[in-house]
Amino acid sequence: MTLQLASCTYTYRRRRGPILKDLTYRLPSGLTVLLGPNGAGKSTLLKLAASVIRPSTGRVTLNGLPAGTKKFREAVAWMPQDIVSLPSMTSREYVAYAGWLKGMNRKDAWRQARRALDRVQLTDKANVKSGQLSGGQLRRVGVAAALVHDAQVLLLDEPTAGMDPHQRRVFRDLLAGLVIEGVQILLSTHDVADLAEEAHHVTVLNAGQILQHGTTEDFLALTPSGTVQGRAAEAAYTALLTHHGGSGL
Ligand SMILES: Nc1ncnc2c1ncn2[C@@H]1O[C@H](COP(=O)(O)OP(=O)(O)OP(=O)(O)O)[C@@H](O)[C@H]1O
Repeated sequence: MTLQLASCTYTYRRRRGPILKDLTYRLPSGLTVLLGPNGAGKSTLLKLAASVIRPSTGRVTLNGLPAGTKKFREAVAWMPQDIVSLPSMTSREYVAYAGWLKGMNRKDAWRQARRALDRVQLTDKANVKSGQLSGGQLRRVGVAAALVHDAQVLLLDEPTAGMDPHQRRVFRDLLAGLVIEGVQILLSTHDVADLAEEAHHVTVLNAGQILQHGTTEDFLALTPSGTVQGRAAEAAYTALLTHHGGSGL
């Protein structure tokens, strides 16, 4: 799958300047981590890639198909930063509802919801009301909702925010399993140390422009010499932003 943004500019209404400026980006295979300071435009990039918003100028395509088409929407799933909580729905109802919103019929949505919950290892929570889940479990339900229609590209906006270390581990294993199944993932995070080292690619956005995009090895090569072991990703990120006048961590 080739998800591509070509020369995309995006300006929010009632804002003077564009948030993303003439941005060209092609999502690599595997897991890509999207880093950048607050307000860099990460969520905006993910929303554009998900076809939730349209670029002011430029094009978003998947294998050459324009964003917004049925095929595009079936193949690409987006999980927003703030998952809508529907507390009175069970996890399975929640996921099935997401499938139905994506155009599946009720029967398929209901059947696929169980499969999606299996994939995120929440089978035992299928009949639990989503309002009774922990934040981390709710995010996994969010991923199941994104997977219910067998999306091949997953766009996750800060999915690990607020997770405890164990939930993070479970979540990382989940993502690794999806990558093995061939799902392409773009994930924004502020947890540089937590994820950058197991991603295949790292993209760093600053002030609406791509500062760095390449393999994780390319990214870690930016680590200043003398960095304490285990702090390489954080140090590389800080060095990159400091060099470009960004606001850092
Ligand atoms: N609906 C909106 N209307 C106007 N401005 C917006 C809107 N949404 C976001 N912005 C602005 O666009 C800029 C980029 O926001 P965005 O959410 O894409 O950044 P981000 O990198 O995801 O930030 P964070 O790490 O804080 O989540 C910010 O300055 C933000 O205030």
